[in-house]
Parts: sequence; structure tokens; C-alpha cells
Amino acid sequence: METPFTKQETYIRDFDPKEYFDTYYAPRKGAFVGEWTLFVLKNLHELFSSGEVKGDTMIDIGSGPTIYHLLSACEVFENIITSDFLEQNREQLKKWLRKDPDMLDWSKVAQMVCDLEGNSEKRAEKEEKLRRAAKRVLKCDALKTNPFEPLVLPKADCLISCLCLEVLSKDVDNFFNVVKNLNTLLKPGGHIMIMSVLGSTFYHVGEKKFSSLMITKDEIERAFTEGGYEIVKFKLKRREEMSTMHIGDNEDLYCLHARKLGKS
Ligand SMILES: C[S@@+](CC[C@H](N)C(=O)[O-])C[C@H]1O[C@@H](n2cnc3c(N)ncnc32)[C@H](O)[C@@H]1O
Repeated sequence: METPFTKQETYIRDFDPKEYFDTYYAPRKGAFVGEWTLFVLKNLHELFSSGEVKGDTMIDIGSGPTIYHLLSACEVFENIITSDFLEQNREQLKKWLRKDPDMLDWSKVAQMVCDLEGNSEKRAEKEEKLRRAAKRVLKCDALKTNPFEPLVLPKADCLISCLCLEVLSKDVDNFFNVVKNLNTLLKPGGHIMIMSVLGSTFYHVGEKKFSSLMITKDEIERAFTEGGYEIVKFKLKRREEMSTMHIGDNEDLYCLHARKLGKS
């Protein structure tokens, strides 16, 4: 049966950050601990160690309560802005930043990133480096023309967003608009990395079910070319981990790297 579009009121009421972590990222039992996490970390390690992306500021859109995808970026950016629509997610991020006893434990993922970087002994330093870089946790609504309204942020060198655009877009037109909204946050020539899934209609957070937009690779590429970007790379990976289909029904994983048109 089709999952009805999940409204913002439902997110506010039903999205529990700890349940989300337990469902997807908790060591050994999270549905994303293997394939998804490795896909994201390897792609981001490749990009951020290449020297291709430079600057001071990176914004993460729809961070949720997570930081796994920022651990490579903090080697490049001294100023990382995390953001989410939900206060409960922003609060959980702040707990990690101030090392609250109730914070989520990202140490296993931090270790994986250090291993990729050939710095296996430096896990604690890596976490501290990200804490120093992640200076702000902001409210964001990517459906708004200015997602950070009423704030007007200085334009960023890079944007990143994981597993977010498909869950907040009600339809393909909406997805196109969101991609345009994000463009306004970037400097000309700035980079955007979108990592997410295709062929997904729902995902679970504990017992609660949330909708996801079915969108094709062609439609995503069109959203970016029509939204004022040049596509640098679109990487697709077939899903191999099938035992967790009842938690989320996506088919493929993708990683899109694009640049805002115009001279940097
Ligand atoms: C599936 S979670 C992804 C979280 C995290 N980025 C990750 O990779 O695990 C989707 C996130 O999008 C956020 N979200 C939903 N609607 C949003 C909106 N309109 N603007 C910004 N974020 C939104 C949710 O609060 C949630 O944290």
C-alpha cells in the first residue's frame, strides 16, 4: 500500500532522533551500518581528499541527529553549519557537540573515516576537529525560498545533504524547487554533494513510517541542470543489502556532485 506523504506536523510529532539512530546507525544493529555508511564515507573521503573542493564554509541541509557525513569534510572546511527542520534533531546534534552524557555515539564511524584516511590512531582528534568546525546548528526548512529565513547566510563554498531531498518533497515539481532554493545558498562555482536513495517509497524510524518520493536519475539530473548547476558526477550503486527491506524499500544508492554555474 502506498505511503501517504508525511507532513511536517507528523515529523514534529513522530520523528525521534534516538530511534532514528538506533534504526539506522547503532553499531552492529543499525540498517545503514554496512552498505550505506560505507558508500557515503568512501565517496566523501574521495572528494574531500582530492583537493578539488576548497573554501571556508560548508552547509549541511537536513542533518537529522547525524554527523557521520561531516567527518571527512572537517579536513577541508573550518566552518561547518549543520541544520535541520526539527528542534529535537538540532538538540541531539548540540549534545554531541558539547559532549553531553546523553549524546549519540559516533565513535565507530569516526574510526572508519580515520582508517580511510590512513590515520587509524587519530579517532579522538578527528571528533574534536569536527566539534571545532561545526560552529552552528540552525533551523532550516528547505521548502522555503530562503531555507534559513529569517537569517540570510553568507554564501557557502559547499553544500551537502544526505537522505533528505526525497523525504521532504511531496512531488517531482517540489523536488525541482528545493534544488533551486539550495542554489541561492551557494557561491558561483560552489560545490553540492547529494547522497541518497532511488526507488524508495517509505522508511521507518522505529515503529513509525515516513514517506519518500519515487524519483528517477533522469529527473534528478534535470532538476540540477534546470536549477542552475553543472553536474560533475552521478554515481549509482545497486542495493545489495536486502534483509532490511521492511525498514526502507529503496533500490539504489546515489551520489551526485554538481557545481553552481558561474565563475568562482
Ligand atoms: C531521513 S532523515 C536524514 C538525516 C541525515 N541527513 C542522515 O543522513 O541520516 C531526513 C531529515 O530531513 C529533515 N527534514 C524534513 N523536512 C525538512 C525540511 N523541510 N527542511 C529541512 N530538513 C527537513 C528531517 O527532520 C530529518 O532529519
